[in-house]
Amino acid sequence: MWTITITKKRWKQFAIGAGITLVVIVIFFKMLNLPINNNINSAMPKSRHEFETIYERQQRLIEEQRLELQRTKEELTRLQDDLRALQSNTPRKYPKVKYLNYKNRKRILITGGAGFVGSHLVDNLMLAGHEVIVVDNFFTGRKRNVAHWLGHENFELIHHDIVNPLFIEVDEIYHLASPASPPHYMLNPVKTIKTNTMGTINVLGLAKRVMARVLIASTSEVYGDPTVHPQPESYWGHVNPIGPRACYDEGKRVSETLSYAYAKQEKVQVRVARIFNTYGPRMHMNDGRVVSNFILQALRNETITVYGNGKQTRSFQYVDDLVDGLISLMMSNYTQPVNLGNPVEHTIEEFAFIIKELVGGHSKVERTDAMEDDPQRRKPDINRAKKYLNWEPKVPLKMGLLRTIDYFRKELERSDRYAANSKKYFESHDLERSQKHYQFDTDNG
Ligand SMILES: O=c1ccn([C@@H]2O[C@H](COP(=O)(O)OP(=O)(O)O[C@H]3OC[C@@H](O)[C@H](O)[C@H]3O)[C@@H](O)[C@H]2O)c(=O)[nH]1
Repeated sequence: MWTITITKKRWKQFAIGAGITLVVIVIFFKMLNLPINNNINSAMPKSRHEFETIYERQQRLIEEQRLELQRTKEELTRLQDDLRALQSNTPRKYPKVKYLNYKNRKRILITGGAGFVGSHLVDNLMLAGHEVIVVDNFFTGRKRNVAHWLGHENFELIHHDIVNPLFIEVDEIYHLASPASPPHYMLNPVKTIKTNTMGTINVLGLAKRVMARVLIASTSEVYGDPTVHPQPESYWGHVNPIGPRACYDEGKRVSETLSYAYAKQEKVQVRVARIFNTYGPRMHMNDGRVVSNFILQALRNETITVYGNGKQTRSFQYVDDLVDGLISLMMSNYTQPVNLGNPVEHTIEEFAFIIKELVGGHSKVERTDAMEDDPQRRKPDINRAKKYLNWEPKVPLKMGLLRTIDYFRKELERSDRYAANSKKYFESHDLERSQKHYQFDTDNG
């Protein structure tokens, strides 16, 4: 009895197994689109001709599917374009700006407003409820820095080079236009001098015509390689007038001279900020200054390059502190130059290790050739700013650096993503299409 039970069970298992196998075979042939008869042998091609017919049918099917996929891709691209167009027509969401009545709301021009410092100043003044007009030639500035305000009723962006005159109505002008990073300003020294001389004359001329108050962004570089330490505003500086940095140093010195000449002769209200080394988000990846170089090198695990023996010093302020200082100076009645900087001083070598530690990774710190005429010690005396503006920097170095590292980490991810997407795009057959369009356009002149 027991034996019979086992046999029955086995028989049942065999039947189920056979059933499943049959179903699998049927599905397989269905997938191949072959005729299925009860007799499996009849599904097999019987002749070479029949085999070729089946093969051709399969090829047609594959081709149809490829075309379908291409159509779907095209449809997706079209939908993406539609979405983009819709987004550009839909009112955008802006950061909430304060309401200022007509009496308190000012029209403020910021030359170089799409740059690193300028764009932070734009944010601050926009949020405070003012009307802001940015003028930039986009040599080092980027539309992306102010893109979040495009279309806002209080905001205007003008692509203009300030070496050419500008005729607009404004109440205040922050004149920030000029490359500020040594490799950038040395790239085209003549242009740097023109921007800081002719550009400043145009700005002061505009200020005179419309009776606007103007703040000139000068620099710690007017002290050159200082022989007085720390540097008070009363120090006249130690500048090589024909060295590689002269286009900037002397350019800014003339800019200051012009400001006080216009103040004396034309009664223009001028404010002069001597800006010390500043860092923060929105610095360009190719800025070339020490903060961006060191952070990017550390994030990429590359060698951190210290120019010279690394014993030269700098004092670094976070961009938010600078912007507060600039606005306080513009609002004050104080007319003499004011240093805006953080007096905490570090050697560049120390600074390299601070960044290495904050970023992590396994970069080495190495010394390379020194920069010609590199100022050896720099630290602002900020007593004037404390006394007349009630201003001093608030953001500690580590906090500011962590924010900046976070920004550069995202910038790196963004540029990697961009490179990968662009590679994918140009490898796809869309390239053929865009080339055809291009061909078509050029064929038509
Ligand atoms: O990769 C680098 C870059 C820079 N450095 C050194 O780091 C120090 C700072 O150099 P930066 O290029 O950041 O800036 P600098 O202090 O020379 O000039 C700056 O001064 C104040 C501002 O007005 C300007 O933004 C800029 O001119 C220099 O001693 C430079 O030689 C490095 O050791 N390695």
